[in-house]
Amino acid sequence: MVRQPKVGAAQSSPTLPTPAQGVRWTTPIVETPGIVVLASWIYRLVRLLVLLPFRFPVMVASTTAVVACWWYLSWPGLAALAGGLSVASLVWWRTWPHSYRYCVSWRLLAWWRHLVVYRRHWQPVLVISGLAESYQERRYLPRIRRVTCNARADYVRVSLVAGTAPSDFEHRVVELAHGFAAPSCRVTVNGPRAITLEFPRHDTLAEPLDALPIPEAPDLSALSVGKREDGTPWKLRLHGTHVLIVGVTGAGKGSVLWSAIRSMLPAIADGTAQVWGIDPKRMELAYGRDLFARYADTGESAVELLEHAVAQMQERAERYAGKQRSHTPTTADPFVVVVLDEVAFLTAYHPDRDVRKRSENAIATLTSQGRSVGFCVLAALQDPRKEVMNLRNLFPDKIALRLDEASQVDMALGEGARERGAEAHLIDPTLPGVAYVRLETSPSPVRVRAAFVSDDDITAMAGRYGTASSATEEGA
Ligand SMILES: Nc1ncnc2c1ncn2[C@@H]1O[C@H](COP(=O)(O)OP(=O)(O)OP(=O)(O)O)[C@@H](O)[C@H]1O
Repeated sequence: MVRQPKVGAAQSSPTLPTPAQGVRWTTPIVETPGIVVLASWIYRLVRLLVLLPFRFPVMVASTTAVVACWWYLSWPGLAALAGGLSVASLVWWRTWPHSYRYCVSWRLLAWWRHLVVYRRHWQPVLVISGLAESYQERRYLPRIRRVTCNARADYVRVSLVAGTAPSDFEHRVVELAHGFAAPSCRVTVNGPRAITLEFPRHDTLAEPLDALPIPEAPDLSALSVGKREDGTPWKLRLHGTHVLIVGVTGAGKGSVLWSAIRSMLPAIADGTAQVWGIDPKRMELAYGRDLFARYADTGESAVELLEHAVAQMQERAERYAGKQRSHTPTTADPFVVVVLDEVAFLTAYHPDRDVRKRSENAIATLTSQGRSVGFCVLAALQDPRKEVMNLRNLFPDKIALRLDEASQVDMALGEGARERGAEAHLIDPTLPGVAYVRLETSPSPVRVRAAFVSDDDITAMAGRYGTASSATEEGA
């Protein structure tokens, strides 16, 4: 008699051979005795009580003081304590506002934001943004270690789940910023499995920045051109690199160009630096024409200027060959910055094919060979597409001001920039001069704002430093 298989039982055909099975080892399940569980809970409770005064000394001291006052002096004692504390705080706040802010205000704010913003929304935000990990049906979340605040931002120190990387967070900065209702989010790596998430509480770049003071001794490797989102100065390196500034019309490309030139003025005046300007629009650089050792505003003259720069660069390289490997700016061999406004005019839009070809060759030669002999190309561009500018990879440093499309962000700043939070396509049109840059020290883009150099500032700059540069032009 054929037996019917039970419902739900594994079925096998009697005519097929049973597949070979290896031996499977599984971890035995051992039930923990109740006394062990109880002992472990008691141990944790005792450890918490012992460590509490060391971990939270202020909180434990205040609670003890409140309870002691109430116990020994009842309500009048509590009222006296509250009054005394209020007077002491008031005196401290009025006399040493800085230390009061540091010791009381920011700590209270950090405690409040830890509780109400980060701890409350941590799990949903991390799970939905894909930063929670699962292993053997258990969910693991990165842990908040500490929240601190200053006048500008909240800093959330986080321990990562083992097996994850800081880049997982760097790729989710947009989700994190929106999740915790912050204008942006920045990730800093502190060490193994330890990162800090920085959430600004308001936009520190909302106010325009006036032209910065002219430095006495400019550092050509770190010219102050504006402010970073964290309030520190934005320093732009020109010596030893080439910089491409990308942004739609009205994004503020001119403010970056002019802030860089302004920071170099003493070097231009003493002849250790020269600026050569190419201004096809005749609007941007014409204002400070006297500052330029060479100046061109037509296709033909621009190509000649570029080819002249290439010839000088090659002559310098020939002299340096076998003798020196880097350039030090001197009056004999000044640092030369070729400022190219709207570079696409020469590489894509000029009607003469010969001009386009020669310009492209000259820019490619300057950008590929000029760094070590003291030549830098500082170019501005509206449209970063390859058809318009196929030399953009020859510029090691790039600045993305407001852009038209999300796809242009990676074209301007390099692969992965948008994923790491460079939302240049979302920059508010009412904030010209705001940009994203990638600094050498970190792959995460940093939000910055260039100082605005007005027409009056440029006129004053040309009036004061213009004569010195004309003298250098004769030598060039
Ligand atoms: N850093 C800045 N801070 C405040 N306002 C700025 C800044 N930069 C530019 N602006 C304002 O935006 C206007 C347009 O700036 P700018 O001409 O530099 O843009 P652009 O990108 O060079 O445009 P285009 O490509 O058309 O020349 C300026 O006239 C000025 O009013």
